[in-house]
Amino acid sequence: MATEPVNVNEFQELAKKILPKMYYDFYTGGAEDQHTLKQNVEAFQRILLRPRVLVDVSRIDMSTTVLGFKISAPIMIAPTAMHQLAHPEGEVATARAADACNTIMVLSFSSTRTIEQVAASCNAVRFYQMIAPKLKNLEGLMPTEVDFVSARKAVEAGVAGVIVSNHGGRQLDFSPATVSVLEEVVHAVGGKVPILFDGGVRRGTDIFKALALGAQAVLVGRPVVYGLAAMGQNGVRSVIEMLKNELELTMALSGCPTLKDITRSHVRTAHESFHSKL
Ligand SMILES: Cc1cc2nc3c(=O)[nH]c(=O)nc-3n(C[C@H](O)[C@H](O)[C@H](O)COP(=O)(O)O)c2cc1C
Repeated sequence: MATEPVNVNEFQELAKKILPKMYYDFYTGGAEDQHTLKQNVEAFQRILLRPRVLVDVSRIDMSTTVLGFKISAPIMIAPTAMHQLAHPEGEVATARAADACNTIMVLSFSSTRTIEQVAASCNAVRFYQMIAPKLKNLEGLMPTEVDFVSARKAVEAGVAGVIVSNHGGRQLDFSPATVSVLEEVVHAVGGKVPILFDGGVRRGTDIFKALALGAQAVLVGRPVVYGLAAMGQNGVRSVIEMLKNELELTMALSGCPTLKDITRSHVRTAHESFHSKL
């Protein structure tokens, strides 16, 4: 690997070299046999892209609005605990990098207060304050246990939005990979609230696939922590910028100048590939 990482996975290699093993294992690991953890990444690799030609892609617009908050690309930062183990500036550095990239860091409740104290004007806090009045329960943005029944319940309970998530494979091992159930959640929610997605996003193509299956934006967990561990605020910024650049390229090569142009027909799932061979 060159000294400067050129993709998100190379930040993981750097973080592995820098962090004490115990901390690295804490961030990287998943529940039990880590089946779900691995599947979150591998399920993306089974989805193929179907590019379109003869489309003017000289200008690519990746901007979107999530729950009233305008961001430059559909890439947000997931709540992952204890950033100070990765870097002395911890979550504050992450929040500042989010601001610099014009995106949102979604706060876990434990980190809300820390960030409010030190970086009160950052997007993370503004986003939290913006969605807080909409909340009927404390989760607000409810991580659904990758299941459409839970998603329906969450919407009935009045959540502001749903995050299709299995907590990065850290809770129930052998729960399905998030991207493999995204579409069923999208159908169950039926457009009533925005759907966000996380789990295994490591490439711009992954983001494109999640959007094609109905997510409004994705959240990125571990890669941000690896960026933070490797290079502090600049590392987080690089991780987000790399994903943005990769998404931009994917959109251009797929014939999608805006996010609205990314449709279900731009992807072929493993299931569809199997049926096409019958
Ligand atoms: C070290 C670590 C700590 C986490 N802590 C929280 C948390 O406090 N609250 C929460 O909602 N999710 C938490 N998560 C889950 C993330 O928000 C997110 O769902 C997951 O990291 C996304 O998968 P990815 O790491 O493959 O991007 C944590 C994840 C990791 C890796």
